[in-house]
Amino acid sequence: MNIAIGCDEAACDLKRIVRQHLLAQGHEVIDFGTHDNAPVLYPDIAIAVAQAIVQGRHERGVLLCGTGIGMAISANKVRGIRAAQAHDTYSAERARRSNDAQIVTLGARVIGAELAKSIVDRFLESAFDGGRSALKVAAISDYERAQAALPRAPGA
Ligand SMILES: O=C(CO)[C@H](O)[C@H](O)COP(=O)(O)O
Repeated sequence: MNIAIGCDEAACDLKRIVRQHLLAQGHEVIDFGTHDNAPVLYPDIAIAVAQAIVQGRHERGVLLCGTGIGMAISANKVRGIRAAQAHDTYSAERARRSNDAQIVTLGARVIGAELAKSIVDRFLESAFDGGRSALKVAAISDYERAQAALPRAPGA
């Protein structure tokens, strides 16, 4: 699979471990940074990865920050992206099967490396169920399309 990965400075070490894990499995991994402890704005990384995915350049994304929350919030601002923070394997699986999420986000200050690897594995090996879930995911897309057609709200 072709996977985009990105992190902020809080999660560089965990990103390196997850990236190596994915490469060892034969995945193609494109690294959007950051690469060291110098502070960055996590939305810059999240949005770059999310845009690359909606443009069809990568099949899945893995985003890491301190909690996984900022990365999820930011990535979900990109129209068409469903990013899910998951800190357990069941949620990672449901993020794919129920929500058709393209991106999983992880918190390097919340979970350890072994759990992170298991979460990413489960996310990547799970497929969208469609069926009853498709209607719900379509409702999210419908809302996004309707919002895009509206004039921008003051201050937004
Ligand atoms: O976890 C994060 C965002 O969700 C980031 O890693 C970040 O370090 C949080 O930093 P701050 O508290 O300074 O906004």
